[in-house]
Amino acid sequence: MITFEQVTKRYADGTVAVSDLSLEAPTGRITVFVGPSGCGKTTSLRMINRMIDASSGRILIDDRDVRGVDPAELRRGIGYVIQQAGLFPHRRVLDNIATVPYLLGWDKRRARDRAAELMELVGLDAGLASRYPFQLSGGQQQRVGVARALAADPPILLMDEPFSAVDPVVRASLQDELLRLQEELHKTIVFVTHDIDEAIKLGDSIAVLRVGGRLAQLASPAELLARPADDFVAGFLGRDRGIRSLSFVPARSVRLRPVTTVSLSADVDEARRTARDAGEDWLLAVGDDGTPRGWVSPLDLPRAGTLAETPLLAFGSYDRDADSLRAALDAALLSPTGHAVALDGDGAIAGVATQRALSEALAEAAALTAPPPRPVSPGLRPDASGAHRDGEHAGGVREAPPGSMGDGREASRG
Ligand SMILES: Nc1ncnc2c1ncn2[C@@H]1O[C@H](COP(=O)(O)OP(=O)(O)OP(=O)(O)O)[C@@H](O)[C@H]1O
Repeated sequence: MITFEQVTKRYADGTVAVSDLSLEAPTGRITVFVGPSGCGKTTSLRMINRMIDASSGRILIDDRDVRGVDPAELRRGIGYVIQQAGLFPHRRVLDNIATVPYLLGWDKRRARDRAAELMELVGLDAGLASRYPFQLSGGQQQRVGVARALAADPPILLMDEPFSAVDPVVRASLQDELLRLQEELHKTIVFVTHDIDEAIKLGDSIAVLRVGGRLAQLASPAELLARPADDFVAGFLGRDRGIRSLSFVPARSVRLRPVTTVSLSADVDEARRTARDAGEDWLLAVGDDGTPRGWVSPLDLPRAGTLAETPLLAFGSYDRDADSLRAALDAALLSPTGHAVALDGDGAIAGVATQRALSEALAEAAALTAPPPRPVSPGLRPDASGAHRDGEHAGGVREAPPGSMGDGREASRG
């Protein structure tokens, strides 16, 4: 575990970059430092590996004060990834990745074998090994940066805005890769970003800092969205907090009902009969493998032909075990029936979530996350004009009782 104990950093010109910061970054977890520009994120990160020394307070790694450790030795156990990867331009990819093993005195063969293994781990094609960094895309360079940081298998990884310089699509895939890697490697990661969505996606816990390096809140993503400590945190989290919170509510809570299916190879008369016998307004057309292909309204079917020849209506589906309530809601919105098709882990149809079942699940989720009602004196009773419109975080949120919407981890990070 990495522990900050009342850490302050005052630069030579008097700038207080970090002020009395106390927090813990647990072992094997991703802790994200997030906050506006200049709030001291990078300074805080670099004090862990002693690129910057604290002016006062202590930083401990597993109870060992970093100031008592030789910086070179300290950094051997700490991988470091920065924006735009910071690769050595004159070294080929494989040698960039093998940098630390070379420094540790590994023989060339072993270091290169390790580098090749890491290229595979971070999803880099082996054919890129002999290229120079300028011959790679931004996303590939970042992967090399991550591989290089992992080369000596350090227990700690410090990542400073590592994915900021790439486009949103590449960025999302790098984030997914990091989460996949972390499931395998269980590193203690401290990750700096100014992007709250990235923090929510990646963090097991999130430290929101305000300018001056003061801790505004340390919480799990779900807790942060549900109960921001104050107006600064709420403002930093931005809009749609309620909807975003649903990413942390497992879709398992949604009641399912069976759905009447019809094969794509059925003809339209059979489909009409099936709907009539089942008393259904909608049928779900399925392929030979039983997977959903689209909704069918018996009233809109042509006179003749099979369903395979008939245009089907769009459907939305979600994984009932792995996805969140947000994903289930999204699936319902994508379908003209308003029903979300629930699939099990093998892609087989488990049932459908109707709008009613979804609204029941939403009500349950809201009961877990909503602040308690404030007693309102008769003279202050809010009127119908919306006196409480801005009451979203006017006192109530701060006073909310502890509670949990789930396990604090997004049900599905896809
Ligand atoms: N060497 C330095 N000397 C004086 N002030 C510094 C120095 N390095 C950083 N600062 C100041 O310390 C404060 C915190 O800087 P830091 O880089 O830690 O912030 P940050 O949150 O990482 O910012 P950004 O998101 O913009 O990268 C800023 O006001 C910055 O100007």
